[in-house]
Amino acid sequence: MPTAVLLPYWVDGIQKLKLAHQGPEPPAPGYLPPALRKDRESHVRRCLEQLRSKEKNIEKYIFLSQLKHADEPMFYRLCLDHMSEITPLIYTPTVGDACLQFSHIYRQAEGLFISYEDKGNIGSILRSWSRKDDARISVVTDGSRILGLGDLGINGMPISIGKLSLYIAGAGIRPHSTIPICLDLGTNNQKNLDDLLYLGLRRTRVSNEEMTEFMDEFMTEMSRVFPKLLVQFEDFSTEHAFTYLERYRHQYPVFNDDIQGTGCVVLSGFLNAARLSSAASGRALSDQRILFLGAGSATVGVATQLMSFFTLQGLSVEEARSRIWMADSQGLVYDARGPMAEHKKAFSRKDYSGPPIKNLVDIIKYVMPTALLGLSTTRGAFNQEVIETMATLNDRPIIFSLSNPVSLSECTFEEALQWSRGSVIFAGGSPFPDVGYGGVTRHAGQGNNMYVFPGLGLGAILSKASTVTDSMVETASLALADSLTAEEKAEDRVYPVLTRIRDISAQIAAKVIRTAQQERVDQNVALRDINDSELLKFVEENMWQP
Ligand SMILES: NC(=O)C1=CN([C@@H]2O[C@H](COP(=O)(O)OP(=O)(O)OC[C@H]3O[C@@H](n4cnc5c(N)ncnc54)[C@H](OP(=O)(O)O)[C@@H]3O)[C@@H](O)[C@H]2O)C=CC1
Ligand SMILES: CC(=O)C(=O)O
Ligand SMILES: [Mg+2]
Repeated sequence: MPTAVLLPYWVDGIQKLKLAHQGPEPPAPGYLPPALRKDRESHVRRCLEQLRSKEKNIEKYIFLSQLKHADEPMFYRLCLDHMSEITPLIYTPTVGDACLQFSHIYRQAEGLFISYEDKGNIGSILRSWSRKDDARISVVTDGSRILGLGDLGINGMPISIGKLSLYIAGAGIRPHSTIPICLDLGTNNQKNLDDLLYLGLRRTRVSNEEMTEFMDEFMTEMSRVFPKLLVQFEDFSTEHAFTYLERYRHQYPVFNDDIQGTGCVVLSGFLNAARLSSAASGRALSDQRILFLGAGSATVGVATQLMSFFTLQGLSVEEARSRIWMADSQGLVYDARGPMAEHKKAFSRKDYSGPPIKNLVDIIKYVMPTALLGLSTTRGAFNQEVIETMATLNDRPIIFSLSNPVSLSECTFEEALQWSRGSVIFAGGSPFPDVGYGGVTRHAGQGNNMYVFPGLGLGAILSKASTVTDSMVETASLALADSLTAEEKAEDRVYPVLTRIRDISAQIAAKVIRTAQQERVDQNVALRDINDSELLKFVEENMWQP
């Protein structure tokens, strides 16, 4: 079966991409073995068998990458039909290993690499992309904070590729509308610099001023070359994540997945978890006390989203803020502790001025949280004592271990269940297997922004939104929270089952479009005149099917 692929070629030393067909032009039946000419279904089984024959997940990742290049519809067919099996292989946790090993397992061109040496010439690199008119969504990373793995430099490219595969599988974005981009602004990771096979620039990261000049040129050229493009910033280091979101969000359709996407997905899971915990304690939602371990970009994104939600419920900004505490690598974050990074200041406590509280159990005893959310990149931070303390304070403690990949999660689902004697309401950033406890199968929710960015992106693209507003992000969160079925609620789930992602993305997209209309950032004004069921149908009909 022929497939369109992008092949690299070079003009005057500049890499360009051309659309080529892999394999013969149709019909050319002679190129296909007889059984395959009539029966494509058996080939699904063949591909699955080959996939499952690989022992290591990284081998499965490589197999799937090559399948995507050779036979894209088959790759997405597998993704859709075997979502729970494939997602952890193309996304977290395996994508973490793929990033760590990218320069060693690299086989073929995919996506665009734009390096600091291209400064002054970024437009011509972008114009070399052969499907300019089709471009609708790009995931852009600079590789500086890949998952919790730190600065991986150009090895961060698989994150952009993996996120876009989920846009395609999860929301039916057309494959040729996506552009994975990795910016190479150097790396401060000595391991990369010492690695003879490292594929990026062999230099340390450029200064902030140099980076901002580069980013300004990049964003200007992106909007010129791809006027219909939505940009998702991914895995930029903390300060840059905030800086560039703020710098461009009012000018271009752009959002930051780690700040806004994570805020959106965690608010959603938290609302469902709070409903379950209040069934046991009778505690009102507005009386929840939330402690974060980690005070970086993801935590601030979630805290901001929670605050905004609490104010919609009638709390004042100060009352909403008072429900939130943060602890970082130095312990409880509070003003009297001394100077701190700008992004922490809004949530730094003003009502404590004693000596630093560094130990997490001591912080818990001081804060008395109902919910403990981990975005700290610290495996084992939620140890037995931490979870037992949470379980002593709460009939049903909410514990979300959200750091990625699994090797960095604060605790596993099984640990949380055992140490809380089954009372925990749990979500992880990466997938955790079901656990049998007390004769019942318990399911871990996956509190990962992959539940929302496909639908949010699809809604922004179909409404032709000129910017992505806070209300559009909040709408996506509430739509996800509302999407649980009666059966999922009965099973204590805080997120829907992953196999429903397409339905969920359609619902999220339709609601995001309505919000874009209310905020008058939609440029596809024809959609204003159709009713809700017609809008949902329009969204579903626009989803690409493999
Ligand atoms: N589930 C999901 O959807 C998402 C998960 N994540 C995950 O969240 C994690 C954090 O991401 P992000 O916020 O962007 O990263 P940042 O680098 O911005 O923040 C990391 C935070 O963790 C803190 N930290 C590090 N070590 C410890 C420790 N031992 N004890 C307490 N705090 C510690 C740091 O403290 P300090 O400030 O003192 O340095 C910092 O505040 C990553 O693993 C990432 O993969 C991110 C986005 C989405
Ligand atoms: C999920 C995600 O975006 C992260 O871990 O960075
Ligand atoms: Mg991320």
